[in-house]
Parts: sequence; C-alpha cells; structure tokens
Amino acid sequence: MSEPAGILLRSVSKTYRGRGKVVEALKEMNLECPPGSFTALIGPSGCGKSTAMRIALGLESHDAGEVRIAGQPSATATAGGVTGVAFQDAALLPWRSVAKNVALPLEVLGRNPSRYNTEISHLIELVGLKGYEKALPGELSGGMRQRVSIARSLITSPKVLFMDEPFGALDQIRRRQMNVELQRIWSESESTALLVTHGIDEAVFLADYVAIMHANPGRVIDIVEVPFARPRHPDLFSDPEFHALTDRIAKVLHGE
Ligand SMILES: Nc1ncnc2c1ncn2[C@@H]1O[C@H](COP(=O)(O)OP(=O)(O)OP(=O)(O)O)[C@@H](O)[C@H]1O
Repeated sequence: MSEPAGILLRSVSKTYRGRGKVVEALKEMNLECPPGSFTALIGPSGCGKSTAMRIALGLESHDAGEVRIAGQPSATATAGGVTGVAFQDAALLPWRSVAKNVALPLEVLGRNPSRYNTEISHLIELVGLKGYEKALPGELSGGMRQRVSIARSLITSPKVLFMDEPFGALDQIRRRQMNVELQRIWSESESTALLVTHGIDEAVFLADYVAIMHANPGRVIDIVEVPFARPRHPDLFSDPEFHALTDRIAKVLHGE
C-alpha cells in the first residue's frame, strides 16, 4: 500500500456566519500534497489560504469534506507533534531565549526539553544562529526571528510543516536569502511542506507544486508543477524559464 498523502483536503467547505454576514470562505476545496513534497499555496487576499491552513492544523472546524494529515485526522496530527507551524509574525515569546523559544513545542506536547538539548543545538545551527542560543528575541533582526520560528517549527521532527507567509515582513533581498535557506532546511528535514505566500517568485523558487486559489468561494483552481532541478540556486530568479513560469501562474491567478 502506498504511503498516505502528507496533506489531503478533499472537498472541504467552510462558511463563516456572524453579525448578519455570511462568508463562504472555502467551497469544495481539494488539495493533495504527496509525502516529502513542497507545495506553495497562492491566491488573492481573502481567498481562504489561512482558513485552509488552520483547518489542516485542526485549529478551525470545517463544515464538510475530509482532512487527513499524514493519514491522520488533523487535530490528532497536531496533538501528536506530527505537524510543525511557522507564522508571519514569528510569534516568539520575548522573555524567553532563542533556545527556550525553540523548545516551546516540546513543552506544549508535555515532553521534557532537557532531553532534547542536542536537537535544539542542531536546529539553531541549521538555521544559522549558532552562538545566539541565549539571546532574547528583542536582540535579533526580523530575519533572525523568522529563522528561530522555523527552527521551532522543526523541533518535534514534524512530518508535515505548515508556513503562513513566514517571510512576509522581510525586504526582497532578505526574503530571497531566506528562500535559499528554507530550501536547504526543508530538504534536510524530509518533511511535507505547505507554504502560504503572496509571492509568485517565492512559490516557484521553493515549491514542487504551486496550488493557485481563487476567491468567492475559495477553492484551488489549478496546480502547476515546477520542473526546476534541486538544489535551486539564486540565479534561478533571473532565468528566462523561471520568468515564463511565473508569468503563466500570474495569468491563472488574475483569471486571464
Ligand atoms: N474568524 C472569521 N470570522 C469570519 N470571517 C472570517 C474569519 N476568518 C476569515 N474570515 C473570512 O474568510 C475569508 C478567507 O479569509 P482568510 O484569512 O482565510 O484568507 P487569506 O487568503 O488567508 O487572506 P490573506 O491573503 O489576506 O491573509 C475572508 O473573506 C475573511 O474575511
């Protein structure tokens, strides 16, 4: 029997109701991410990307459809440390050191962080922050805080990694550097990754598949396979074939 999809959303619907407003955030959304693959989810603001991610994490209920994370119900996967998550604002605890922020998911899962010192040091090194173990978030740049957030998302060795605009707050140069680093970190982690992003070039640089969403109601309207060999180098950002693919995706995105 083949391994279950890393992430499976089948015909998932979600409607928000409140204060006289009804928003059909997702309607029969389908998304299947093979184990070990990297998928980028792009779409206009408000098309339901974050809603889909919250449902996949079991943080939000859905009205209809099926959700499986590494073959398990989403809430079971999250409670068991199968999933890791990194958000746009890094969301670090300001009074805890880098090492203690990275250890946080272990505590949430009721594991003893002192038994994971080797893993914590390894991840801090992996994201290029060796020497900053005892630093507080306030002493770090935005890019460094994002890297702590990514190290933290990997501490439970998740099979499935969710990232919601993790580099949204960074300038383009720093963002591209982080894209290169994320590719390296992800390939070492061997996890299935789903990245929500507004950046078509970021999506194409990082992903094996780009899932394009439209809004009202939110659903995936196309999945584009990215053919470029790995590891991908920053030169790819100026490659004509890269531009041809980003243009093609932009046209689908804008309904042309
Ligand atoms: N808790 C909520 N209550 C009511 N409506 C909500 C709630 N969360 C999201 N929505 C609505 O659902 C739709 C999808 O929102 P969502 O945040 O998933 O979109 P998004 O694609 O992630 O947007 P962005 O790219 O701007 O972050 C929007 O119309 C939003 O207003």
